[in-house]
Amino acid sequence: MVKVYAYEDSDAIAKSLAKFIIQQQDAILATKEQFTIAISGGSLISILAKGLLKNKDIKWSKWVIYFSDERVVPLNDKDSNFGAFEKEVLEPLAHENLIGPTVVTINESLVHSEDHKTDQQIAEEYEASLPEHGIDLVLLGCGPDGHTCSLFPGHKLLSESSSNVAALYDSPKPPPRRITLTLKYLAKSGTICFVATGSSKQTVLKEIFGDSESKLPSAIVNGLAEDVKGGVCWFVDNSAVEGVEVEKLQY
Ligand SMILES: O=C(O)[C@H](O)[C@@H](O)[C@H](O)[C@H](O)COP(=O)(O)O
Repeated sequence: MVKVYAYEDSDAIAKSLAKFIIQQQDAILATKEQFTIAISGGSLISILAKGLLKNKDIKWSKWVIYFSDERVVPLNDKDSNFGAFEKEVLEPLAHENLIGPTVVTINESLVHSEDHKTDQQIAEEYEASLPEHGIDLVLLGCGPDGHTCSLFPGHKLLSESSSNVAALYDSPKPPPRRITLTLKYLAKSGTICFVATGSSKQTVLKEIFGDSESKLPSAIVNGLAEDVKGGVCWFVDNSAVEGVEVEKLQY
């Protein structure tokens, strides 16, 4: 079953999501040395910054951070997911005077080529750096069109069945060149957690939770709940789920 945790605003989500992440981290670190986590772009990053910075329970030095998707741009570009994460989380964290996480980025030396083969190489190299058996906790966003990672409605990458990471050159959300985890690899995740806020998500969430036949990428990921050991859950604000028929829980 896909669980939906609903809150008044982003501050409340940030606090509860941090509690959820710490619980996942502690459960994993009780069994192995490192906690692997994937982060998406968009609004998620500021919610993470709010909940994780200055939080004494985060064992940053044991974290290995990947990106659920990344835009093929230099790492300091305004469109880079790593760049946004660096600005909002890693730089402030550096002032906290502790050992930081390991962060796995795309190979920046390849982003200037316009050759599709090079993007393919970026995807292959990123795939080679991923844990073979899946990432412990994958944090996802959901676009108003139902996309997640850089998996867009109706896109051919939804049926990619051989790679764990794929390149695309035609993302409808700019910038067009991106790499993304595939559904095949997402299915190996320890736990998947979506974060979605704001009224622009209402319509799509109605379909995702109301239409069991939906082919939207986020709905397909909900359908992985059976494969994913720790399940799939959502952290949302009340305005994203207004009028959506779901049981609203609190974590
Ligand atoms: O890099 C990206 O574009 C993302 O990873 C993308 O999948 C994002 O998570 C959604 O578009 C939701 O973004 P918002 O939360 O900002 O709406």
